Amino acid sequence: MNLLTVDMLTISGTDGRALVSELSFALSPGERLGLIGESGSGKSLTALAVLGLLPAGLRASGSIRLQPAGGEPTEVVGAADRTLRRLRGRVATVVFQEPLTALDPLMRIGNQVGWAIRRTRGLRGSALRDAVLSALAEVGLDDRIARAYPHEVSGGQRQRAAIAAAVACRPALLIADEPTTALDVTVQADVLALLDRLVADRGMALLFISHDLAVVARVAERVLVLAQGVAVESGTVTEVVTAPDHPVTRALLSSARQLDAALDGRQP
Ligand SMILES: Nc1ncnc2c1ncn2[C@@H]1O[C@H](COP(=O)(O)OP(=O)(O)OP(=O)(O)O)[C@@H](O)[C@H]1O
Repeated sequence: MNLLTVDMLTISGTDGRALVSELSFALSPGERLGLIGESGSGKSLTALAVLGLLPAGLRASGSIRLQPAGGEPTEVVGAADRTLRRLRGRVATVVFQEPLTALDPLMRIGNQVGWAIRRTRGLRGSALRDAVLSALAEVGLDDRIARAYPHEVSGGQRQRAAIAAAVACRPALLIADEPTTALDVTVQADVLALLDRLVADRGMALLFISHDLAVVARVAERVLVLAQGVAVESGTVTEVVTAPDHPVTRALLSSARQLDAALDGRQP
Protein backbone atom coordinates (compact mmCIF):
# COMPACT_ATOMS: atom_id res chain seq x y z
CA MET A 1 0.00 0.00 0.00
CA ASN A 2 1.27 3.46 -0.85
CA LEU A 3 1.19 6.31 1.61
CA LEU A 4 1.42 8.85 -1.21
CA THR A 5 0.40 8.24 -4.80
CA VAL A 6 0.89 11.07 -7.28
CA ASP A 7 -0.67 10.24 -10.61
CA MET A 8 -0.38 12.41 -13.74
CA LEU A 9 -0.12 15.60 -11.68
CA THR A 10 -0.17 18.74 -13.80
CA ILE A 11 0.11 22.19 -12.25
CA SER A 12 -0.86 25.11 -14.46
CA GLY A 13 -0.20 28.81 -14.05
CA THR A 14 -2.69 31.62 -14.50
CA ASP A 15 -1.81 31.79 -18.21
CA GLY A 16 -2.55 28.06 -18.59
CA ARG A 17 1.18 27.20 -18.96
CA ALA A 18 2.08 23.84 -17.39
CA LEU A 19 4.61 24.39 -14.57
CA VAL A 20 4.56 20.68 -13.66
CA SER A 21 3.53 18.17 -16.32
CA GLU A 22 2.04 14.71 -15.89
CA LEU A 23 4.17 13.83 -12.89
CA SER A 24 3.70 10.39 -11.32
CA PHE A 25 5.45 8.83 -8.35
CA ALA A 26 4.59 6.89 -5.20
CA LEU A 27 5.96 6.63 -1.70
CA SER A 28 5.27 3.76 0.69
CA PRO A 29 5.31 4.17 4.48
CA GLY A 30 8.85 4.77 5.77
CA GLU A 31 10.30 5.25 2.29
CA ARG A 32 12.63 8.16 1.43
CA LEU A 33 12.48 9.84 -1.96
CA GLY A 34 14.63 12.76 -3.09
CA LEU A 35 13.02 15.17 -5.55
CA ILE A 36 15.79 17.00 -7.28
CA GLY A 37 16.15 19.52 -10.07
CA GLU A 38 17.46 22.92 -10.98
CA SER A 39 15.86 26.14 -9.77
CA GLY A 40 12.36 26.56 -11.22
CA SER A 41 11.96 22.88 -12.16
CA GLY A 42 8.75 22.53 -10.12
CA LYS A 43 9.99 20.87 -6.92
CA SER A 44 8.38 23.28 -4.46
CA LEU A 45 5.10 23.43 -6.36
CA THR A 46 4.92 19.63 -6.26
CA ALA A 47 5.50 19.68 -2.48
CA LEU A 48 2.85 22.36 -1.97
CA ALA A 49 0.37 20.48 -4.15
CA VAL A 50 0.73 17.35 -1.95
CA LEU A 51 -0.55 19.39 1.01
CA GLY A 52 -3.13 21.26 -1.04
CA LEU A 53 -1.20 24.48 -0.49
CA LEU A 54 -0.69 25.74 -4.05
CA PRO A 55 -0.57 29.56 -4.32
CA ALA A 56 -3.77 31.25 -5.47
CA GLY A 57 -4.15 31.22 -9.23
CA LEU A 58 -2.30 27.93 -9.76
CA ARG A 59 -4.37 24.88 -10.59
CA ALA A 60 -3.63 21.19 -10.08
CA SER A 61 -5.12 18.38 -12.13
CA GLY A 62 -4.52 14.64 -12.02
CA SER A 63 -4.51 12.87 -8.68
CA ILE A 64 -2.65 13.03 -5.35
CA ARG A 65 -3.78 10.41 -2.85
CA LEU A 66 -2.67 10.20 0.78
CA GLN A 67 -3.42 7.02 2.70
CA PRO A 68 -1.99 6.52 6.20
CA ALA A 69 -1.60 2.94 7.48
CA GLY A 70 -5.00 1.60 8.48
CA GLY A 71 -6.78 4.67 7.08
CA GLU A 72 -8.86 5.49 4.04
CA PRO A 73 -7.26 7.16 0.99
CA THR A 74 -7.97 10.87 0.58
CA GLU A 75 -7.81 12.67 -2.75
CA VAL A 76 -6.00 15.99 -2.30
CA VAL A 77 -6.64 17.50 -5.74
CA GLY A 78 -9.87 19.43 -5.52
CA ALA A 79 -10.40 18.58 -1.83
CA ALA A 80 -12.30 20.97 0.46
CA ASP A 81 -10.31 22.95 3.01
CA ARG A 82 -11.89 21.00 5.86
CA THR A 83 -10.58 17.72 4.39
CA LEU A 84 -7.13 19.20 3.86
CA ARG A 85 -6.94 20.51 7.44
CA ARG A 86 -7.48 16.96 8.71
CA LEU A 87 -4.52 15.73 6.66
CA ARG A 88 -2.06 18.54 7.36
CA GLY A 89 0.21 17.88 10.29
CA ARG A 90 -1.27 14.47 11.07
CA VAL A 91 -0.77 12.61 7.80
CA ALA A 92 1.72 14.84 6.03
CA THR A 93 3.60 17.97 6.94
CA VAL A 94 6.33 20.18 5.57
CA VAL A 95 9.52 21.86 6.73
CA PHE A 96 10.47 24.80 4.53
CA GLN A 97 13.84 26.25 3.58
CA GLU A 98 13.45 29.39 5.66
CA PRO A 99 12.18 28.70 9.19
CA LEU A 100 11.41 32.40 9.72
CA THR A 101 8.58 32.09 7.20
CA ALA A 102 7.21 28.99 8.96
CA LEU A 103 7.42 30.36 12.50
CA ASP A 104 5.23 33.17 13.83
CA PRO A 105 7.59 36.01 14.86
CA LEU A 106 5.25 37.12 17.65
CA MET A 107 4.86 33.77 19.40
CA ARG A 108 7.36 32.08 21.71
CA ILE A 109 8.89 28.96 20.18
CA GLY A 110 7.48 26.66 22.89
CA ASN A 111 3.97 27.96 22.23
CA GLN A 112 4.30 27.31 18.51
CA VAL A 113 5.38 23.73 19.07
CA GLY A 114 2.59 23.44 21.65
CA TRP A 115 0.00 24.77 19.25
CA ALA A 116 0.97 22.16 16.64
CA ILE A 117 0.81 19.33 19.21
CA ARG A 118 -2.50 20.55 20.65
CA ARG A 119 -4.09 20.78 17.23
CA THR A 120 -2.99 17.35 16.06
CA ARG A 121 -2.81 15.28 19.27
CA GLY A 122 -5.33 17.10 21.44
CA LEU A 123 -3.04 17.35 24.51
CA ARG A 124 -3.66 20.02 27.17
CA GLY A 125 -2.14 21.32 30.40
CA SER A 126 0.90 19.59 31.88
CA ALA A 127 0.74 16.75 29.32
CA LEU A 128 1.05 19.39 26.59
CA ARG A 129 3.90 21.17 28.39
CA ASP A 130 5.80 17.89 28.80
CA ALA A 131 5.21 16.99 25.13
CA VAL A 132 6.61 20.39 24.03
CA LEU A 133 9.74 20.05 26.15
CA SER A 134 10.34 16.50 24.98
CA ALA A 135 9.77 17.50 21.31
CA LEU A 136 12.33 20.29 21.72
CA ALA A 137 14.76 18.04 23.61
CA GLU A 138 14.55 15.54 20.80
CA VAL A 139 15.97 18.13 18.39
CA GLY A 140 18.60 19.28 20.89
CA LEU A 141 16.84 22.41 22.19
CA ASP A 142 16.30 23.19 25.89
CA ASP A 143 13.52 25.06 27.75
CA ARG A 144 15.39 28.37 27.38
CA ILE A 145 14.64 28.08 23.63
CA ALA A 146 11.00 27.26 24.43
CA ARG A 147 10.66 30.70 26.06
CA ALA A 148 12.48 32.57 23.26
CA TYR A 149 10.96 34.31 20.23
CA PRO A 150 12.17 33.15 16.79
CA HIS A 151 14.37 36.24 16.25
CA GLU A 152 16.21 35.59 19.52
CA VAL A 153 17.74 32.28 18.41
CA SER A 154 20.12 31.24 15.61
CA GLY A 155 19.02 30.09 12.15
CA GLY A 156 19.99 26.51 12.98
CA GLN A 157 17.97 26.61 16.22
CA ARG A 158 14.98 28.05 14.35
CA GLN A 159 15.12 25.22 11.83
CA ARG A 160 15.40 22.68 14.67
CA ALA A 161 12.31 24.27 16.27
CA ALA A 162 10.39 24.08 12.97
CA ILE A 163 11.41 20.41 12.65
CA ALA A 164 10.32 19.78 16.26
CA ALA A 165 6.89 21.32 15.56
CA ALA A 166 6.49 19.21 12.41
CA VAL A 167 7.67 15.90 13.85
CA ALA A 168 5.79 16.30 17.17
CA CYS A 169 2.53 15.96 15.19
CA ARG A 170 3.68 12.40 14.35
CA PRO A 171 2.99 12.64 10.63
CA ALA A 172 3.31 9.59 8.40
CA LEU A 173 5.01 11.73 5.74
CA LEU A 174 7.50 14.54 6.22
CA ILE A 175 8.16 16.80 3.25
CA ALA A 176 11.40 18.73 3.62
CA ASP A 177 11.80 21.50 1.04
CA GLU A 178 15.48 22.52 0.92
CA PRO A 179 15.57 22.38 4.74
CA THR A 180 19.29 23.07 5.04
CA THR A 181 19.89 25.46 2.13
CA ALA A 182 19.51 28.67 4.17
CA LEU A 183 21.83 27.47 6.96
CA ASP A 184 25.57 27.94 7.50
CA VAL A 185 27.56 25.07 6.06
CA THR A 186 28.68 23.96 9.52
CA VAL A 187 25.07 23.78 10.75
CA GLN A 188 23.75 22.12 7.57
CA ALA A 189 25.34 18.75 8.31
CA ASP A 190 23.96 18.72 11.89
CA VAL A 191 20.41 19.51 10.78
CA LEU A 192 20.60 16.91 8.02
CA ALA A 193 21.82 14.27 10.50
CA LEU A 194 18.98 15.27 12.85
CA LEU A 195 16.34 14.86 10.13
CA ASP A 196 17.86 11.55 9.11
CA ARG A 197 17.67 10.25 12.70
CA LEU A 198 14.13 11.48 13.38
CA VAL A 199 12.76 10.01 10.17
CA ALA A 200 14.40 6.65 10.96
CA ASP A 201 13.29 6.63 14.62
CA ARG A 202 9.68 7.42 13.77
CA GLY A 203 9.48 5.29 10.63
CA MET A 204 8.26 8.39 8.74
CA ALA A 205 8.29 8.55 4.97
CA LEU A 206 10.39 11.42 3.63
CA LEU A 207 10.01 13.49 0.48
CA PHE A 208 13.23 15.48 0.44
CA ILE A 209 13.52 18.35 -2.00
CA SER A 210 16.85 19.80 -3.03
CA HIS A 211 18.87 21.09 -5.97
CA ASP A 212 21.89 19.40 -4.37
CA LEU A 213 22.37 15.75 -5.32
CA ALA A 214 25.10 15.33 -2.68
CA VAL A 215 22.66 16.34 0.08
CA VAL A 216 19.85 14.15 -1.30
CA ALA A 217 22.22 11.17 -1.51
CA ARG A 218 22.76 11.38 2.25
CA VAL A 219 19.10 11.05 3.24
CA ALA A 220 17.17 9.43 0.38
CA GLU A 221 17.04 5.91 -1.06
CA ARG A 222 15.49 6.83 -4.38
CA VAL A 223 15.72 9.94 -6.52
CA LEU A 224 13.36 11.56 -9.01
CA VAL A 225 14.90 14.21 -11.25
CA LEU A 226 12.69 17.06 -12.48
CA ALA A 227 13.51 19.34 -15.40
CA GLN A 228 11.09 22.11 -16.40
CA GLY A 229 8.27 20.40 -14.57
CA VAL A 230 8.82 16.99 -16.17
CA ALA A 231 10.26 13.86 -14.53
CA VAL A 232 13.31 13.02 -16.63
CA GLU A 233 14.97 10.29 -14.58
CA SER A 234 14.41 8.16 -11.51
CA GLY A 235 16.13 5.32 -9.72
CA THR A 236 17.99 4.41 -6.58
CA VAL A 237 20.57 6.95 -5.41
CA THR A 238 23.35 4.53 -6.42
CA GLU A 239 21.92 4.01 -9.91
CA VAL A 240 21.48 7.72 -10.55
CA VAL A 241 24.86 8.72 -9.13
CA THR A 242 26.87 5.98 -10.88
CA ALA A 243 25.07 6.04 -14.25
CA PRO A 244 23.21 9.32 -14.74
CA ASP A 245 21.17 9.16 -17.91
CA HIS A 246 19.76 12.63 -18.54
CA PRO A 247 21.92 15.75 -19.19
CA VAL A 248 20.21 17.56 -16.28
CA THR A 249 21.15 14.72 -13.91
CA ARG A 250 24.72 14.80 -15.21
CA ALA A 251 24.86 18.57 -14.64
CA LEU A 252 23.53 18.19 -11.07
CA LEU A 253 26.08 15.44 -10.43
CA SER A 254 28.94 17.48 -11.79
CA SER A 255 28.07 20.51 -9.65
CA ALA A 256 27.84 18.25 -6.58
CA ARG A 257 31.31 16.88 -7.40
CA GLN A 258 32.74 20.37 -7.95
CA LEU A 259 31.40 21.49 -4.58
CA ASP A 260 32.82 18.39 -2.90
CA ALA A 261 36.21 19.03 -4.48
CA ALA A 262 36.14 22.72 -3.50
CA LEU A 263 35.37 21.79 0.10
CA ASP A 264 38.27 19.31 0.08
CA GLY A 265 40.56 21.94 -1.48
CA ARG A 266 41.34 19.82 -4.56
CA GLN A 267 40.63 20.12 -8.28
CA PRO A 268 37.37 18.45 -9.44
N1 LIG B 1 2.67 31.62 -7.61
C1 LIG B 1 3.18 31.35 -8.82
N2 LIG B 1 2.61 31.88 -9.94
C2 LIG B 1 3.11 31.61 -11.16
N3 LIG B 1 4.21 30.86 -11.38
C3 LIG B 1 4.83 30.32 -10.32
C4 LIG B 1 4.36 30.54 -8.98
N4 LIG B 1 5.17 29.87 -8.12
C5 LIG B 1 6.11 29.28 -8.90
N5 LIG B 1 5.91 29.55 -10.21
C6 LIG B 1 6.72 29.07 -11.35
O1 LIG B 1 6.65 27.65 -11.38
C7 LIG B 1 7.89 27.08 -11.77
C8 LIG B 1 8.32 26.07 -10.73
O2 LIG B 1 8.55 26.73 -9.49
P1 LIG B 1 9.04 25.96 -8.18
O3 LIG B 1 9.08 26.98 -7.07
O4 LIG B 1 8.26 24.74 -7.96
O5 LIG B 1 10.53 25.56 -8.58
P2 LIG B 1 11.67 24.87 -7.70
O6 LIG B 1 12.16 23.71 -8.49
O7 LIG B 1 11.18 24.60 -6.32
O8 LIG B 1 12.78 25.99 -7.70
P3 LIG B 1 13.66 26.59 -6.51
O9 LIG B 1 14.71 25.56 -6.22
O10 LIG B 1 14.23 27.84 -7.09
O11 LIG B 1 12.73 26.83 -5.36
C9 LIG B 1 8.86 28.26 -11.94
O12 LIG B 1 8.92 28.56 -13.30
C10 LIG B 1 8.21 29.37 -11.15
O13 LIG B 1 8.53 30.62 -11.70
